[in-house]
Amino acid sequence: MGKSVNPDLAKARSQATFDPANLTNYLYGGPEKLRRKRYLPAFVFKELCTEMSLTDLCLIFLGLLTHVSDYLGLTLSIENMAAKEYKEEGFKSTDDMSREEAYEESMRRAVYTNKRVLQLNLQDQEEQYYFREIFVPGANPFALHYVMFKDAINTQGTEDQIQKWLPLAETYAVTGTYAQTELGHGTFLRGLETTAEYDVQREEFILNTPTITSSKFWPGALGKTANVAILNAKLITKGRNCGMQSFWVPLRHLETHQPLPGITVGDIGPKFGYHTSDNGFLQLNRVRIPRENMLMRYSKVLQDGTFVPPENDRLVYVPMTQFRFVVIGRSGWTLAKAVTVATRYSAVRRQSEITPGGGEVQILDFQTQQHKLFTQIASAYAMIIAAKAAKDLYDSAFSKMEKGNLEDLPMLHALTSSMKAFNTWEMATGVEQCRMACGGHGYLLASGIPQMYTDMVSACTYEGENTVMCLQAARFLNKCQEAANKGERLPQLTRFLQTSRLNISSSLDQDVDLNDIIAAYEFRAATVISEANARLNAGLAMGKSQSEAWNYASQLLVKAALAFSHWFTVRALIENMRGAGFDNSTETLLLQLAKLYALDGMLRYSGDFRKVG
Ligand SMILES: CCCCC/C=C/C(=O)SCCNC(=O)CCNC(=O)[C@H](O)C(C)(C)COP(=O)(O)OP(=O)(O)OC[C@H]1O[C@@H](n2cnc3c(N)ncnc32)[C@H](O)[C@@H]1OP(=O)(O)O
Ligand SMILES: Cc1cc2nc3c(=O)[nH]c(=O)nc-3n(C[C@H](O)[C@H](O)[C@H](O)COP(=O)(O)OP(=O)(O)OC[C@H]3O[C@@H](n4cnc5c(N)ncnc54)[C@H](O)[C@@H]3O)c2cc1C
Repeated sequence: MGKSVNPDLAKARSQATFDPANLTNYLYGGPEKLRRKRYLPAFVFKELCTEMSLTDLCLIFLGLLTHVSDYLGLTLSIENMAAKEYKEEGFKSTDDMSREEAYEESMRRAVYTNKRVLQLNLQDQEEQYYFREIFVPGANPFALHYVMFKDAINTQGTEDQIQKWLPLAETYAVTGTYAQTELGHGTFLRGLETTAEYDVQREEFILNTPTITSSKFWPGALGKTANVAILNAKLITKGRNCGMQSFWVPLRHLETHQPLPGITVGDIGPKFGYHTSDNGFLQLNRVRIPRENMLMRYSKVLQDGTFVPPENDRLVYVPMTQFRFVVIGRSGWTLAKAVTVATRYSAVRRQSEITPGGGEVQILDFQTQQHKLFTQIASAYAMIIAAKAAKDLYDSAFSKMEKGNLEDLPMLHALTSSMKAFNTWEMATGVEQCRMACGGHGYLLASGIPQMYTDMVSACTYEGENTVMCLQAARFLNKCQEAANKGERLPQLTRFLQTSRLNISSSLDQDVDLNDIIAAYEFRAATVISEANARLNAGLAMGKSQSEAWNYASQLLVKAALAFSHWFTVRALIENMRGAGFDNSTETLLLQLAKLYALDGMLRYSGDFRKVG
């Protein structure tokens, strides 16, 4: 029996001038991917919430037969076991729970989904994410295990180490975290104090957190869940500091889950959000690990303690760069969820009159409400599509890096840093706007929006604090500007610094031309980057040192990175909307949405755009 849909919502949907299925397929990467995305949770919900009748099972298996290779391993006894396991307990909201209870409930669900992912043999990372997100909607205690822990093994480990450790992670024989941040340092990695001193006699590293500020602090899953860490520490061998390296460090006994000798570990306490993630602290008191536990894909320590440096000492940062891409995409999807809730609510909420005596209207009829929501719908599309465009660039650069060609690493670092800052800040503002658009009911946890905000807003901090990430991107942009000033050849992504001109053909009384919009954002970015460079050089001309001049220009440098990201996003949105092969009505609508996004951006940053004419 289908659920009855609110008549106002049904009416609003019936007025669509396009087929939503076209858009949904596009956003999820095609009908097949969408089908699987919808199938997996439905499949498991079926086993959770209803008696598995034979007919049901046949239908499910008939449906699944199209993926027979994926599911044949499934056996009925597993279904019954899983259904039994959940039927009694079912799903409980964590909103009314204590932190301990909420963590336990999330852990219960996460362990369940981990088992099911293995039983269903779900290999695709995206499908795994969809599947888990349904069952563990908040912060998943295994989040670090799924992404950064496994990514660090894959990108920093040798082939032998990957062969040895990855199967342990894939089968949950170990549960991992990525422990880098310390109480005293999160941003400034060269300031990390944890040491890994090589003992050549015993061919071991001695790990130590010598001061209270060197305690590892913040890593997810460190508080309770993880029994192994990929831990970043300052390598000292033959009396020399060889910089930050990564190590496989057992933390807790695999059977008893008790901390191992020399390990003091625990939870850092309540947070603004992420209540079901056990972020923790770790102190190491001269803990010994074998030499083989250093991840040696790029840098090595030989038996005699000789340090073999990496070809590029930034390669140890690759796990962060990789996860920044994940954050860029998730920001768009988080805003998409929030604006979906707010838009549906605005279709069913009737409040106040437009025409006196005309009766209360759907709040979606107020232009102010439309502005609040439509700009966020446009922003969600822009962020999701820009994230896809950035990922395409990443994939092509990463495949070159895997063959040893590191030329794109600086561009990749700049793109991930600036887009991670831009998307998370835009998402934070947008989700909060959606919450407020729902009035008091948006302030209820039951609306779902507050948790989206309190969980995801931390992405403005983790994986590189946003301001710092903008300054990192500005290093690259400023270098490109200097090269442009000398007429040198630039990387493809920043060639606009040399070519951008303001020859806008649109006039204010015409419908604006999309190419003019891209040109305007390109020219604005080029102008802001050039201004930041000029401010830096003015600082130098005043006799400031390079670092003092950098600090003197830093506000403009941050702006330059954000203007660059804004241009990248607008260009990706328009070019992808034009090239996606939609039917006319859908394409017309999407290009309208792209214009709304771009023109709203010009209004919000009208100072920049007025200044560049
Ligand atoms: C489900 C979600 C759970 C949440 C999970 C969260 C996990 C975490 O938060 S993990 C911890 C994340 N921490 C960070 O991101 C730390 C941020 N800080 C840094 O990355 C670095 O300290 C720095 C980049 C801000 C500064 O590093 P530093 O060594 O001081 O480098 P310089 O600024 O002097 O630049 C040197 C040179 O290296 C280039 N570079 C820096 N980082 C990278 C990188 N990741 N990839 C490639 N290249 C990098 C930088 O561009 C400079 O190059 P040049 O300009 O050519 O000199
Ligand atoms: C929910 C959450 C989960 C996390 N999970 C993990 C994890 O799993 N593993 C892990 O290792 N870490 C984790 N972290 C830690 C996170 O990576 C750090 O908090 C982050 O890198 C910022 O560092 P910090 O906290 O030291 O802030 P700081 O760098 O001290 O920032 C404080 C202020 O100083 C400013 N600032 C700092 N440096 C500069 C500069 N050079 N120029 C201008 N301004 C500057 C910043 O802009 C900011 O305004 C997590 C954090 C959170 C909130």
